[in-house]
Amino acid sequence: MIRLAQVSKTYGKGDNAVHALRNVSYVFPAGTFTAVMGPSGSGKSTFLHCAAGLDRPGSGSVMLGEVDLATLGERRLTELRRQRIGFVFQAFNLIGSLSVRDNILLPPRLAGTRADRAWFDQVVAEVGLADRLHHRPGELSGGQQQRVAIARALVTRPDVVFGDEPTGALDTRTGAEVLALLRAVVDQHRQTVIMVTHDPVAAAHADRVLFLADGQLVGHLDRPTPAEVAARMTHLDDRRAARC
Ligand SMILES: Nc1ncnc2c1ncn2[C@@H]1O[C@H](COP(=O)(O)OP(=O)(O)OP(=O)(O)O)[C@@H](O)[C@H]1O
Repeated sequence: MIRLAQVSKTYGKGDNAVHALRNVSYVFPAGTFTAVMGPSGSGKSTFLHCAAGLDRPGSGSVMLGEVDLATLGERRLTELRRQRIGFVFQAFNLIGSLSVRDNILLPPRLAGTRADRAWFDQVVAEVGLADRLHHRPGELSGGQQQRVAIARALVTRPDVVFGDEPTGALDTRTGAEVLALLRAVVDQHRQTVIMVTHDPVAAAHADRVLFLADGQLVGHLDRPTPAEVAARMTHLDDRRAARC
């Protein structure tokens, strides 16, 4: 479980201050799939980075289970991220000179731990990469590369997997496959997935869609259709346009 309490984050000072997050509180229950949406500049990346311990809030607290991330120094925070959090980025972020196998095994290697062999085999089979382990990322399609990134995110059995536009670089069909895989990870392994996306179709794979506007949580939809998500986004964009 991840709990954000009264999280605020301001960039810059004085007249240049940008309040990227304003008193955001939210609890992500374990074993759920959450999408985060909002207009450009509404604070989605800042929210994701604070929740994932990649960035520190200006005020408020982020708890991962019983651990308050604010109490950790940089080294302990890095260790915790390596062991308990998985990341999937839009740009895959694989290492081109390493094989698929070595890319997937990078997090435990960096953490100085050994991957559980049976779990590694299971994850590789589930993402459909068993016959690609000795290839380099450059020899794979975009969808296959993202599946490598998902396997890498899962190999340490993290508490939570964060996705930053994980289908942003993929075509519709390949993106749908990757989303189905994330959905299966939640349903079969009770994994927690939190994903920022601009795409209502992607968001509709989640159990809940959170909406951010001007650094605040302004609502949510449970198990929505893509049309319902798109309608809510249009409403938020209209509201912003009306204020400008
Ligand atoms: N390092 C930074 N320095 C100054 N301002 C920043 C910084 N990072 C983000 N901001 C500002 O904070 C606000 C929220 O940014 P954030 O990237 O979290 O929004 P977002 O919803 O992810 O946007 P997008 O959908 O365009 O990626 C924006 O106004 C942005 O310009």
